[in-house]
Amino acid sequence: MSAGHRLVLDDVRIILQGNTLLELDAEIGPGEVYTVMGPSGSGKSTLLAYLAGFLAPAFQASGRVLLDGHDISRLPAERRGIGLLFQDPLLFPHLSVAGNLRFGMPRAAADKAGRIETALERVGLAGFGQRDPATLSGGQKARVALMRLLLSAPRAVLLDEPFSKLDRPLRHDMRRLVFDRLREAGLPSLLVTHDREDAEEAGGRMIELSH
Ligand SMILES: Nc1ncnc2c1ncn2[C@@H]1O[C@H](COP(=O)(O)OP(=O)(O)OP(=O)(O)O)[C@@H](O)[C@H]1O
Repeated sequence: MSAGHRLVLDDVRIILQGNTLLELDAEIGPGEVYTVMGPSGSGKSTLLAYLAGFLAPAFQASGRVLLDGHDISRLPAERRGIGLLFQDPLLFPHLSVAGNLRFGMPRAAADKAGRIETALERVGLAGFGQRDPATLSGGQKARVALMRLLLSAPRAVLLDEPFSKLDRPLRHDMRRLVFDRLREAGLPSLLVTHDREDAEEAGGRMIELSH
């Protein structure tokens, strides 16, 4: 298990057409899930895009984003070490479940096949490696997406409404699974959601963006 990572948003400000859309200072410790709520248009998706390195050219940003003390705010997206989990699991349809999990694993990772099998066992999908993702239920796809994220060895995670497509009982189980795994991996995470129960279950700090 890793010792954990730390994500710091230091005086981050995002500007759209000369107006400040949002300002944020936050320090997210190892395993903490920090929740961002706020009305439609308040800038939640924009904040995630900024942190991931996909900010649209219409915006300007200032401030620093420190991951384990290094400013990543000017690095290209693929070098930031940030993993993403969306409401749609977005599994690659042309790859098996194992192929999806292998994708994005660090090239040098030892015993890929063994780690994939262990990952599947941990989410109750032992033996599912050769399955076509199209044959999985919504909850099974979500669990594969979670393990694909973790196997890619991120140092921080962004969650964009990750449970909103799941029905209620499944939503409850997935929340617990996701938050437990992120905590266990010592990953600082930023969760965008409209659901107060998500925020409560996340157990970390919460902020509300306003217009
Ligand atoms: N590519 C873009 N170019 C110009 N303006 C944009 C662009 N993307 C978003 N905006 C504007 O930036 C503001 C913030 O949008 P954003 O999508 O971040 O809000 P949000 O809080 O995620 O909303 P929702 O909850 O509806 O997803 C909105 O006023 C939106 O119209």
